[in-house]
Amino acid sequence: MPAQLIDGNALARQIRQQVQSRTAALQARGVQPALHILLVGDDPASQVYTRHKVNDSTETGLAATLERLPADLPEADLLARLDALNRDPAVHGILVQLPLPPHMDAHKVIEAIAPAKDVDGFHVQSAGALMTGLPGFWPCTPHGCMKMLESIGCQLRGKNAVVIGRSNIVGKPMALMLLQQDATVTVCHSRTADLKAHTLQADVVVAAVGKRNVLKADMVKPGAVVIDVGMNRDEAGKLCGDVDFEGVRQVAGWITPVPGGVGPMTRAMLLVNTIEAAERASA
Ligand SMILES: Nc1nc(=O)c2c([nH]1)NC[C@@H]1CN(c3ccc(C(=O)N[C@@H](CCC(=O)O)C(=O)O)cc3)C=[N+]21
Repeated sequence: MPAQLIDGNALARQIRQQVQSRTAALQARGVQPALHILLVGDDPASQVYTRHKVNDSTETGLAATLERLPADLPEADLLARLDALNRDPAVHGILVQLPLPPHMDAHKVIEAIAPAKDVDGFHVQSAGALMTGLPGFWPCTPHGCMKMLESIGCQLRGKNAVVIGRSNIVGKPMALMLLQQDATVTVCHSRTADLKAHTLQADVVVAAVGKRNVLKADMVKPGAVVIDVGMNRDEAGKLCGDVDFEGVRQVAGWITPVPGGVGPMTRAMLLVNTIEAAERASA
């Protein structure tokens, strides 16, 4: 029996409805929740992604501003712009779309965002809050993956979870979130000696590498939950994940599709963080 699909579009729609009612409640108190997106340069994919984020926001009643800045903007000017947005009480969430042009230091730019407005959850203070269990913004992609696990009633306590990938924005925070739910977590990566030996033991696998076919059917324990964070293109130019979907779905118990899986959930969690930021600021 093939795996059941975890429908990211449907779950994201539910989450957007929840955000919409929280937005309405704030508006009734005279607060208009607002997200400010900075897009530096004209990377075509970034233009598409940021347009999606603005549309999602306005659909839920959040005010979203997309500010486009030239690719050759001096880094100091971007930092000054962030300083002004940090001080602006009408702005609750700030997102600097990545990647930034090569002359900018992304770390430095992210650290210039006020942690209270860091709706991406990329600031070192946000990362530290996640690690220690203090309140703070969680990165949208791994948070969306946790919501997907929750939606199927996946009990993580005592389960083996394998995260493939160790990036600061997905792999590492994902491992911490799974650990917080009492899973036994293994983080695998490009230098892992025997990936298959690990994934075959896993009740939950999260693939977040950015490379096709990292996880194949013979690497998956029957009935496992497989979350595919990958966002790649195949030779036909079609969007695909890190998981060999057709193969793995014959073995897994649950699987997320690409597109229509983690991607829409990432965007939904950005809205959740933004309404949360607005609620905290006006509490
Ligand atoms: N500061 C910052 N924050 C980000 O969160 C961020 C970023 N920079 N830079 C780029 C990546 C990429 N990312 C995606 C989110 C959703 C989809 C998504 O919704 N994908 C759809 C398909 C969209 C399509 O058709 O191209 C899906 O999977 O169904 C894709 C990519 C957020 N990122």
